[in-house]
Amino acid sequence: MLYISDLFLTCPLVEDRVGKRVSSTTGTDRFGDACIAYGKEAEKLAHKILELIALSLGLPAKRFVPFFEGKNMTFNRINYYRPCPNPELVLGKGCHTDTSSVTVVATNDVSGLEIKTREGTFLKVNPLPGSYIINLGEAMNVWSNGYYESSDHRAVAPKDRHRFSMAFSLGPAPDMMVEPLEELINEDHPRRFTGFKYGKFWRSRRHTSLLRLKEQNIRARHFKIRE
Ligand SMILES: O=C(O)CCC(=O)C(=O)O
Ligand SMILES: [Fe+2]
Repeated sequence: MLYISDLFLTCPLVEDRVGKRVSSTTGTDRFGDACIAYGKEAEKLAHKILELIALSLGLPAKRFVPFFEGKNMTFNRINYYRPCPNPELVLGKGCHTDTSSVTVVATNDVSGLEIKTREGTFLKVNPLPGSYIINLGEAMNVWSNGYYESSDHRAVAPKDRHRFSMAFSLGPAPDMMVEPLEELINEDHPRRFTGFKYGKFWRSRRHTSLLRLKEQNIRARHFKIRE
């Protein structure tokens, strides 16, 4: 299978988040500034979603906030998929899960994102004007002690139009241990995962993405405690 997502750009976000500003990959300063401005707003939305998730789990709304204070691995990625006359022969982006807590995805009006169901089929996610698509990542799978799952998804190639997407991924600090929250562990719902260091997990995953392996080398489920 050939993969054709071409432009894979990590945009500057909030300065000095991971110790540097990655403006060298982004061309003009105006573009960089727009990315930073967008990132700040997307970050607010991501935190709002984390609040709703916390409340849905019976936790205080701000329960996830401390995980993102100071240095963290939040970034914004722009994907570009060029039109392809035979989209069925190629894939834009292979099936994967995000490592993040939540990812806020914005796209132009061309569809392409597909979510994998439990049965293994793919459902098309049609872009709605003025809306965002939210993907849950592996960190949320573990923090929620399995109450929330991370979604497997892929992007298929467009046939006759250009497609852009922007994935804002909210991740904790690299040296943070991601483990199930104590409040979500009890006799009826025992601890489901051991845990992992977020930075190490992210780096291992990055190698897979680059090699475009069929099966991701590292997943939260590899840290599952056998029942
Ligand atoms: O292009 C899309 O809609 C999805 C991109 C994506 O899944 C990602 O960048 O992690
Ligand atoms: Fe993704």
